[in-house]
Amino acid sequence: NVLKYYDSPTLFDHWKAGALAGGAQVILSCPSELAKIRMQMYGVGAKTNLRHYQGSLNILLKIYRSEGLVGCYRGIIATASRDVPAFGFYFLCYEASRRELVKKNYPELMTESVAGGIGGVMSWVLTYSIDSIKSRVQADGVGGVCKYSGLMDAWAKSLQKESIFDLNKGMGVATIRAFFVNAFIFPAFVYSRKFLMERKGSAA
Ligand SMILES: NC(=[NH2+])NCCC[C@H](N)C(=O)O
Repeated sequence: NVLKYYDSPTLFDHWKAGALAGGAQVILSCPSELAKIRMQMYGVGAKTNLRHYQGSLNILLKIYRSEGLVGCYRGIIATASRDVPAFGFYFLCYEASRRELVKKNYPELMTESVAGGIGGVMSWVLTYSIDSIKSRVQADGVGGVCKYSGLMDAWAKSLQKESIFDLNKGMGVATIRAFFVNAFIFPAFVYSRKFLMERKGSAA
């Protein structure tokens, strides 16, 4: 909808639209990322063998019961600080690549999927270290001790001990995943939209 305000949106307009969408979806991404991280940490700090495995909704419900809604939104600023730029660059890089591929007259399916893949990869490359810190904030305190007093503290303490390269550990696999996932997401979106628009057109 942001893009509707522009006759010919620039790449930066795409960044703005993406960033706004990225900010809005934090409402969902923050609690779901929290549940994911708590599931991944399942068993950390436990003194006995854990008997049963819990699903993510279960974990979230537990957090809600013990810490309330605020607890479910632990790391919301950290998540927003990742998702606003991440989705800005996601759509900017997708659009920039798409425009280049359209100029070269590549088939539509290939254009959408390669541009989507590039958007996804670039988004992660540019925000991976922010994601690492976000994960640390959301994982903090599991097993007893809290290491960080907040987002800034997590950055400061992490950068004291590690370089920015250390914060990018795991980026290789993440980008390979991102390429393929987003090479499906964008064409799926574009073709679904086309299909729905055509149906709407023929119904009218
Ligand atoms: N946190 C991000 N980098 N988000 C943008 C990429 C979102 C994309 N669907 C992916 O998971 O690859």
